[in-house]
Amino acid sequence: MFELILMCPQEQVEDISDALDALDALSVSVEDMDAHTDAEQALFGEPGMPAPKDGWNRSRITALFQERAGAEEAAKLLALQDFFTGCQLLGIQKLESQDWVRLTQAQFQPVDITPDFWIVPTWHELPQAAKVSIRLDPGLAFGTGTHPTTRMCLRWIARQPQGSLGRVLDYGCGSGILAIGAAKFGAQDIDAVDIDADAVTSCQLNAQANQVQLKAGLPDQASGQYQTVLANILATPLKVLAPLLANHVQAGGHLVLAGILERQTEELIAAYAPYLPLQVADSEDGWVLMTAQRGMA
Ligand SMILES: C[S@@+](CC[C@H](N)C(=O)[O-])C[C@H]1O[C@@H](n2cnc3c(N)ncnc32)[C@H](O)[C@@H]1O
Repeated sequence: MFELILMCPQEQVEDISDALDALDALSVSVEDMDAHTDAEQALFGEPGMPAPKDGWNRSRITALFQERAGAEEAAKLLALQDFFTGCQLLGIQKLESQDWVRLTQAQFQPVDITPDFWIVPTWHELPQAAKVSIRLDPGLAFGTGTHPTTRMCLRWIARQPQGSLGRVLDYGCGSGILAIGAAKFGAQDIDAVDIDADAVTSCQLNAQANQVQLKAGLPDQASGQYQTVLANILATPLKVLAPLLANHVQAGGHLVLAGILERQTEELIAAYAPYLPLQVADSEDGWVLMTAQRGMA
C-alpha cells in the first residue's frame, strides 16, 4: 500500500478529504501538522461546551492507496483543483507491511496502580508482583488503567481499609474498571452504570472475564444509598450530577470524583458544598481526585 501525504490549511481540509474519497482512497486521516511541537493545538471541549476551534491551522492529510499509480494520479488531479490553493504535496511513500495486531498490542503494557495491584492485558503474562490484578483489553469503552483519572480512583480503592468499600456505585463505568477494581478489593453489591449502552456491555463482559459479580446497566439502575460512590466523568457533568451523586452516599460513606482538572477544583467544591464537603485527595498530570465523606447520622 502507498500513502499520499499532503499539508492543507484548515479551510480546505473537508474539500480535499472528500476529493480523496472520490478518488478511491482506502482511508483518509487528518492530524495536526504541528503535533508534538510548541504550535500543537488541543481541540477537545467538555460536553455541552464548544471546542476551542473547528480544526488545526495546518493539517497533515494522509490517504491510503492500494497502488502507487493511484496515489500519483490522485496527487496530479488534486493539484489542478482551485481548492488545492495553499495545500502542499509532502510525498508518496510505501507503507511497509506490519504485524498490526502485534503492533497494537505492544502499545498496551501491564500498568501498575500500586506495587502489587496491576491492570494486565490478556495477551500478557501476569507480572510476578501482581497480588491483585484486573485482566482488561482495550475495547469500545473508556478505562484501560492508563489514564491518570482512572489510576487515581483505583489507587484510592486499593488504599481503603479491608472490607470497608461496602455497597458500591460506579457512575460512568465505561469498561467497568473501577467497579471490577472495587470487587477485587472486597466490595459487595456493586452497581455499574453508564449512559452509553456499549459501555454497559463492555462492563458486563469485563466483569465476567474477571469473575466478579456486579450489576451493569443504564443510570436509572442506581438506587438507594451506597457506602462508596465513584464517578470518573468530567467536571461539567459532575457539577450537574451533584445532587444525584451526593444523595446516593450513605451516612459514613464516601464520594470519589475524578475527571477534574486542577483549575476546576474550586468550581467542584462550590457545586457540592450544599451536599458534601469535597477535598482534593490526589493529583496526577494536572488532574485531581476529589473525595468527601458523609458524616454519621
Ligand atoms: C472517563 S470515562 C470513565 C470510565 C471508567 N469509569 C474509568 O474510570 O476509567 C466516563 C464514562 O462516563 C460516561 N458518562 C458520561 N456522562 C455520563 C452521565 N451523565 N451519566 C452516566 N454516565 C456518563 C461515559 O459514557 C464514559 O463511559
